[in-house]
Amino acid sequence: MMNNAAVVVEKLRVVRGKREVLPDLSLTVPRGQVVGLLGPSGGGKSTLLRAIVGVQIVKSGTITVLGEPAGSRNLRSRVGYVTQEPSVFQDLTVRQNLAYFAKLVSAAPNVVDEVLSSIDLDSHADSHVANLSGGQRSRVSLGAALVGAPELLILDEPTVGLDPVLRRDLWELFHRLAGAGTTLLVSSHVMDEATRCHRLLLLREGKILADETPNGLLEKTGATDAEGAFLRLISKESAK
Ligand SMILES: Nc1ncnc2c1ncn2[C@@H]1O[C@H](COP(=O)(O)OP(=O)(O)OP(=O)(O)O)[C@@H](O)[C@H]1O
Repeated sequence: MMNNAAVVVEKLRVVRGKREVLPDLSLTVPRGQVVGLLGPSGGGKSTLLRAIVGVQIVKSGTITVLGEPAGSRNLRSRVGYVTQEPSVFQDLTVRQNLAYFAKLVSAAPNVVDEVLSSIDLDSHADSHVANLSGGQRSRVSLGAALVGAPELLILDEPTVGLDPVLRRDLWELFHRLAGAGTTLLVSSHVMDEATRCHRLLLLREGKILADETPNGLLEKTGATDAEGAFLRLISKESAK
């Protein structure tokens, strides 16, 4: 079963500065699913994603990604990571950026046009990134990760600052990618995005409060929405 997982985290401990951000975390991300990593700001979501990508110093524990230790050289082209910081060139056009990243991973030339339409920026293909809106810019960063057709996509708050229509479109894109076999691990602090995931991981103060399907979470807590479920889990946790 573990072999079939995209990510297996076992007893992960991460300390940043003096703070024990992740004291002892274990979890599994199944392949081909959209898994939401949800929880309040500062709970450790970005730290966990960084550890999975292999750019976070960890104290102890193991992380296996697509069958290899996190951060392995072999994983570079197999894992796409999109952070909250813009990671594309401001002084190049959208198309030039995608072409550059496509060349880095030796992707076929037609990939650029495919990705332009996936991220819905065909009409801005020749605009400089510096002249785009925040939401458009973050979609270019996503596009830069998509040109390599990674097996695992790690997205840190990809929908921040997007209007509801764009958010819906982006979630549709995530599901199309998952339908084609890509695994997506998507962080968000917007609880209503929970219902759009196959599975949810609720992370608070470095601990997993729930690892469930959206329906399973509602059944387990008796709440009517993800936000309510989360609040019930928190009060149960603090009553312990
Ligand atoms: N460079 C750093 N040095 C020391 N502590 C840090 C550093 N970066 C983050 N932290 C701490 O680690 C904890 C977890 O931060 P992290 O960014 O993982 O949370 P998050 O759940 O992604 O939050 P957000 O939703 O606000 O991005 C926080 O308490 C934060 O203060």
